Amino acid sequence: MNEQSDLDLGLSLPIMEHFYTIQGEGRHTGTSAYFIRIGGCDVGCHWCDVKESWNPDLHPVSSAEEIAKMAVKHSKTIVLTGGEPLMWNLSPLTSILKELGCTIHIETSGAYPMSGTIDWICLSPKKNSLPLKEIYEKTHELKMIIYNQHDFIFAEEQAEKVNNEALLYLQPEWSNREKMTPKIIDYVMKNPKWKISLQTHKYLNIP
Ligand SMILES: C[S@@+](CC[C@H](N)C(=O)[O-])C[C@H]1O[C@@H](n2cnc3c(N)ncnc32)[C@H](O)[C@@H]1O
Ligand SMILES: Nc1nc2[nH]cc(C(=O)O)c2c(=O)[nH]1
Ligand code: SF4
Ligand SMILES: [Mg+2]
Repeated sequence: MNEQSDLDLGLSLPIMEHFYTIQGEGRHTGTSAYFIRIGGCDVGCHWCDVKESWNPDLHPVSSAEEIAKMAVKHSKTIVLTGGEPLMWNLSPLTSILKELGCTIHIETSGAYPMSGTIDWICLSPKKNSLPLKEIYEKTHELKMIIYNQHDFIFAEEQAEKVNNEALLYLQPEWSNREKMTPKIIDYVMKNPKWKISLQTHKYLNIP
């Protein structure tokens, strides 16, 4: 089979980078995990901290089996991120990872259909390209990025859509953190259903 059909089937994926680190954000902050960053995203957040991931053609293609075998050498907790990982069919990769005994987390905007077997869904909705309806029911944590004042309104709108069990996080957009972090602290104290999430890996200078 050719490379394009393997990509279409999710038998291979464009991998921007993969690394063993500590989850820096959200509910699993502080937990060691192997990150697989899949290239390709067309959501276009102006403050995205991995714009290099956007063009999938710039990233080498690896087979799902190769990626999975390499990842489990380091950790049984895997974080799939990107780019937008749901642009790809994640069934082959996640089924191999599950056979190898892994717990699989995903970081997603929810703008593309769910695929694969995922144990923990971190949904981070974007105004440019709203999540598809199906993901709100399945979300474990909602992580809203706060860049400006209007983002608090958007966060509340998205919180209305997720299931009642979902944990709710507000995370300062990194370049505007000095301005927005105090506002988030104030907001969380007034609205205790929310928690603050910081990009702790950036403070720790780790990947
Ligand atoms: C780079 S994205 C990749 C996964 C997916 N495309 C998404 O946006 O959820 C990983 C996480 O980083 C967040 N993020 C991206 N740029 C950020 C920034 N400048 N400041 C804070 N969080 C950011 C995203 O909202 C998402 O929760
Ligand atoms: N340490 C660490 N934690 C993270 N949590 C989400 C990340 C991501 O870019 O998806 C990320 C990341 O890039 N590094
Ligand atoms: S959806 Fe995620 S990867 Fe895509 S531009 Fe936005 S933050 Fe970056
Ligand atoms: Mg990141």
